[in-house]
Amino acid sequence: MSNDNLIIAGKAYSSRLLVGTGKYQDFAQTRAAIDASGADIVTVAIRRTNIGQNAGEASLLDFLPPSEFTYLPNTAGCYSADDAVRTLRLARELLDDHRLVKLEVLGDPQSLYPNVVETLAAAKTLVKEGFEVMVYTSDDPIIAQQLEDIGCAAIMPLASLIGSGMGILNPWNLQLILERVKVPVIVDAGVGTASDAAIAMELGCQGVLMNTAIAAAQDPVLMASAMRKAVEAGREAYRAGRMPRKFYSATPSSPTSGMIGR
Ligand SMILES: CC(=O)[C@@H](O)[C@H](O)COP(=O)(O)O
Repeated sequence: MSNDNLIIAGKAYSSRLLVGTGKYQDFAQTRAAIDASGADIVTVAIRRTNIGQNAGEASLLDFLPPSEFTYLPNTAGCYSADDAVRTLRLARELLDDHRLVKLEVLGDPQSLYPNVVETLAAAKTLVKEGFEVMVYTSDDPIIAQQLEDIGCAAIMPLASLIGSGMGILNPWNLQLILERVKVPVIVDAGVGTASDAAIAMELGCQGVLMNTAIAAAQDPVLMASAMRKAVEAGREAYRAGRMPRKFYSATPSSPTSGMIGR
């Protein structure tokens, strides 16, 4: 592990790329792409993925053993706080008292935009019940702050709508969230290609969560590898500190002063 780990709820992860496990051709392709991504944390849609609740069917657990990956059960497909809380209680039972979860409460099936009122209500209940809640939300800095105040372990604002691949629509709002929130800020949803992930990291986000950009690429394994590098490059660029932007440069890139013979 490097000395620049992602810390969530007191645990260190070497990869800052978090990936979903849905939308692949089959579990074998899921595994190959996730290996190429280098991700430590993988999300699992509890209502859509067999993790042992459907006996006799292929289980994700066989392809991505929880001994190798940190599972992040999520509430994809939930439209109310009650539904989301129920789903994560089920995940806790299925996964041996697992506490680290991704909360997402959606507003409508067309946009999949987060319903922040229901999200806040669910977050309150889950935190009280001892869950470590990584929460998908809008890019509203005030809501992000409220979710942190409730006790969420990470704030995960969207870049753009889930599955849209539109990239970061409002970098300024992400900046406002980053200024206010102390827990990790992880961009979740809407990443389309590697440069989107690099921009999120260059802004100072602590990680990026994505699914469709990898699973819907023509070559998911190659895209997963590209995303891994983009997240690493973006993080290094952030840590290095970019040069200031100048409309004109008064200094040439190859100064001649000080050269031998001048
Ligand atoms: C994997 C997961 O948790 C999704 O709900 C997430 O929001 C991903 O969005 P994209 O598919 O747009 O990357």
